Amino acid sequence: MTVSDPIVESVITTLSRSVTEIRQGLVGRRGSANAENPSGETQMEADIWADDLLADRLSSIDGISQYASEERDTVLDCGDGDGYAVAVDPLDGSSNLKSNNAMGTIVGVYDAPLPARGDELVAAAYVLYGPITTMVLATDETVSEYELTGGERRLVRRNVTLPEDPVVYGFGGRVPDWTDEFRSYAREIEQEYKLRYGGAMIGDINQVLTYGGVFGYPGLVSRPEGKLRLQFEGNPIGYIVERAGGRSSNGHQSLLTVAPNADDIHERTPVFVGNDALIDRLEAELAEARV
Ligand SMILES: O=P(O)(O)OC[C@H]1O[C@](O)(COP(=O)(O)O)[C@@H](O)[C@@H]1O
Ligand SMILES: [Mg+2]
Ligand SMILES: [Mg+2]
Repeated sequence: MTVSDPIVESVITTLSRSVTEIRQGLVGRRGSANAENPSGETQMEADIWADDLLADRLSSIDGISQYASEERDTVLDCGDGDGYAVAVDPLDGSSNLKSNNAMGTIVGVYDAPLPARGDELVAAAYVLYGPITTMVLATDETVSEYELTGGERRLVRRNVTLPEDPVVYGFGGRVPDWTDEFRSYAREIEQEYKLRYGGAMIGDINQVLTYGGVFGYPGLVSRPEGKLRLQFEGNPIGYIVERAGGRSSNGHQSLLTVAPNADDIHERTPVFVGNDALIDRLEAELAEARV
């Protein structure tokens, strides 16, 4: 099933055709690159390699004016005037390379220069390198799931929506570093749902999208802004989950309504996504704690 917007279709086709190579390219690139990304995190060889591959291919698509990724300090000007901008997390969960656990790739397509508000997204997709390589794609039309093999994508689910009844939860960060108000919410959720936390956001998000529930990487006592990045992780995943009938939040409002810091494309944000009732409840409890 192709996407009606030809530029988005080109991005998604290019991503689908690159995924087999990325997955195979992880072999032999599991070590540290002895370098840091702009967020100050150690880069794995595969982070840099996947970013170079995607930058090269996505930036050459007609209609793409900017390429940015969590691995690059600055935004790459791709020409094409005021075309779409792509924001990429080339390998999400790269700390799972060493332990050979699930990882992902995240792509957001914004109809605005970066950094942009999440509601400027026209499409967002994530690839999950699991037992099967799959892709979830959200546009303003629908959310679809594909299996990716041999460079092609095969539609396996259309009109993906979050199941009504939540089943799983996953919260990042260390418990002693959670704020009291978040810990109180987490303790309630732990009594009601099953823990599914794998250390790669995309693997955990796919659990929530498949079974229903909530994923969060909260603001921490030591780092109130949390760990995940608004442009490359929060916005695209928030867009996908909201298009699938759920909600996203930074603890106070939809991630897609957060005005980005124009001077910091790598700004971090607390990220919560999942069934709307669970996100509404979190926002209410955090608001009550502030009174
Ligand atoms: O190791 P922690 O603190 O649980 O953090 C895990 C989180 O960090 C991340 O790995 C950050 O993403 P990157 O690997 O792309 O930097 C998320 O995928 C995941 O949700
Ligand atoms: Mg990531
Ligand atoms: Mg990453």
